Amino acid sequence: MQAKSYAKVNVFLKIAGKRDTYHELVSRFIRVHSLYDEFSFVKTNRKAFNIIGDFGCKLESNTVYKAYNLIKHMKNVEDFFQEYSVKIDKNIPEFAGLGGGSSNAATFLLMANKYCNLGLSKDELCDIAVKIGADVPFFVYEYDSANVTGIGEVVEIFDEELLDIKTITPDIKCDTGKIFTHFREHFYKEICKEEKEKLLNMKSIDILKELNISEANDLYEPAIMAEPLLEEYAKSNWYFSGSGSSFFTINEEE
Ligand SMILES: C[C@@](CO)(OP(=O)(O)O)[C@H](O)COP(=O)(O)OP(=O)(O)OC[C@H]1O[C@@H](n2ccc(N)nc2=O)[C@H](O)[C@@H]1O
Ligand SMILES: Nc1ncnc2c1ncn2[C@@H]1O[C@H](COP(=O)(O)OP(=O)(O)O)[C@@H](O)[C@H]1O
Repeated sequence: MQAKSYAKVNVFLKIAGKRDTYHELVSRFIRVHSLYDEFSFVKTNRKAFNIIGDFGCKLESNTVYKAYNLIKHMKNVEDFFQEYSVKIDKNIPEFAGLGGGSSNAATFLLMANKYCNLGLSKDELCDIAVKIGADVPFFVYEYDSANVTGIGEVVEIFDEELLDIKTITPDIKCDTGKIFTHFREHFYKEICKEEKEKLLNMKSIDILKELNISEANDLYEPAIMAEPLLEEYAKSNWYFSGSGSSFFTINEEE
């Protein structure tokens, strides 16, 4: 009972409008095949739900615990997790814009669905996923590349070749809420319909050839305002993922 829980990067991330205290996104998410947490269910008979691993948060805040609470009333889930613990060997840095916590929640839902025979469809899992976090639905669908809109709940597969992504994560923690506040107060703009249609239909590789780091991600400049030291990492042909702090580039074959 093992699985890989992959990281993601946002090839582009544009804001389309406001929804209550949140912002609607238009984004291309791609999975990073070279960066993943190793996930397994291991027999421990702890008699209580338990996660083994190193996290920067308490059990109650763990996305996997939140996912468990949403499904524990189903079938044999509670009994199963008295017998088995969730073990996560973390490789994806936290607070990094790589979606590690979201990916873990999705992997947990997918594995629980399989090993507890819950019989939930992807759409049913997605209904649970949105309650945990904005990026969880993307990981539930297990697409290598997808257009993601709304707050993150609309996920449409994008058919393209897999890119070889390299990431670096400065030792700077980016607070997503603070970065959105800077965006709203100092940089607010909305993507126009034509630009949205154009980006959603372009291959990731072409988007990255056409746009620079600021053009590709509306949260980059607000992130620099919040964490000025980030700018030292902004090299040519490197891009910014989510609300940071990770940068990424593509290893292109010659
Ligand atoms: C913007 C993305 C793109 O991938 O950034 P990363 O987390 O990957 O860096 C995500 O959708 C982030 O989603 P997530 O990380 O779940 O955000 P949350 O913790 O729910 O949000 C923290 C705070 O950021 C603001 N927020 C978040 C998402 C959003 N679409 N609009 C917002 O305005 C809200 O003020 C919210 O209270
Ligand atoms: N299973 C988990 N793995 C990593 N971070 C988690 C997890 N559960 C909760 N978190 C918390 O989620 C926040 C960061 O989320 P994460 O998805 O790792 O990064 P980001 O949102 O920057 O992409 C941190 O507050 C972290 O402590």
